[in-house]
Amino acid sequence: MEKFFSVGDVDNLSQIVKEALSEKASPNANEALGKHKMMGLVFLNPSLRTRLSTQKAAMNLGMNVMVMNMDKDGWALETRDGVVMNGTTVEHIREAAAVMGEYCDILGLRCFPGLKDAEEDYSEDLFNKFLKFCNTPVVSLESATRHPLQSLTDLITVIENSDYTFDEAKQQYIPNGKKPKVVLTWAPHVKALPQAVPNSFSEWMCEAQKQGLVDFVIAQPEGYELNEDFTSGATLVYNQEDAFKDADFIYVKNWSSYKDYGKILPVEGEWMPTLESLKITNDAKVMHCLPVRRDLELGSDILDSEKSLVVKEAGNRVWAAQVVIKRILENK
Ligand SMILES: NCCC[C@H](NC(=O)CCC(=O)O)C(=O)O
Ligand SMILES: NC(=O)OP(=O)(O)O
Repeated sequence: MEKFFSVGDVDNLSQIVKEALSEKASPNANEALGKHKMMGLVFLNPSLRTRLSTQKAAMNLGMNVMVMNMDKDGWALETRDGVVMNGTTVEHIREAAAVMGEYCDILGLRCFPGLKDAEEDYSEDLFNKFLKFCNTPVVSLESATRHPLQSLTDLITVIENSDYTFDEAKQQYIPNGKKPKVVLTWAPHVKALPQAVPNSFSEWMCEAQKQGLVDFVIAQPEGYELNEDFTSGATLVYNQEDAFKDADFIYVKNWSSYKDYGKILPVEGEWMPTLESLKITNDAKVMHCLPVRRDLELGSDILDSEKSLVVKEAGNRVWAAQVVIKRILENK
């Protein structure tokens, strides 16, 4: 593995989940792998979970870690080519990425979208330039359109909290009984948020569905349909109640409109899940990537109940990061 950017960087989802759960069972088993190696974590936006879990994962593998908050502590970065830098930007990504690559064996990068121009955000220009110029493997810590460490975590969490047997001959998890029904639902928010988390969750769950692991449904209000490149094979519905029937996992997330790019659209009806709205599910567990706005996006009655998996899910971020870093180290 030379980069970790999307579900396309993993072939067998069952295998990577099994490997992650084996890291979870023995966190320090591979601590010799990263000895004298340096992980650099570069943030252009805030983070709690990604910063701490990736740092912990790298340290479990014996690596040293440096964190750079480019948004606060770095020189203002220029990403465009062919401009005379006589304005506010101080350093070009060509030099900045290359220099960080000199210091680090693996780099992680967090770069959110601007949410102004769909074409620009969906080109993943910043992530791609960083990857090109740093000359070392790069792990996405959430980019403009995807959050793969979160989505791998979410798949680990679904499998860990369901009933599967791992078939050694097929190298596949096989559901014991009915496949879990996983529902991604849009929820309200006061700010325009990126589509990265739902896009990514959707592309991982569509692939998991193809590999026979889950049934996948997305519920969203009119106008909030995600880019179709991420939702191929998913069942799309516009009524949350229909989606929740017999669901085993409810994944709650707000996102801004893709069609009316970056906008918050008027929405009819109640979209914030509560314990009452879960009654028609199959005793569903509730997930969210966090941070979550209580009683705006998700009812605190759910968050404070045993139905919520959000803290366990955040705990699993370590094992997703650890299996990805391990695979990159093994490749080097
Ligand atoms: N890394 C996890 C999610 C990050 C981001 N959430 C946020 O920006 C929340 C901000 C707020 O609630 O004000 C998102 O939705 O993509
Ligand atoms: N879920 C997640 O990525 O959290 P942070 O933004 O705090 O890293």
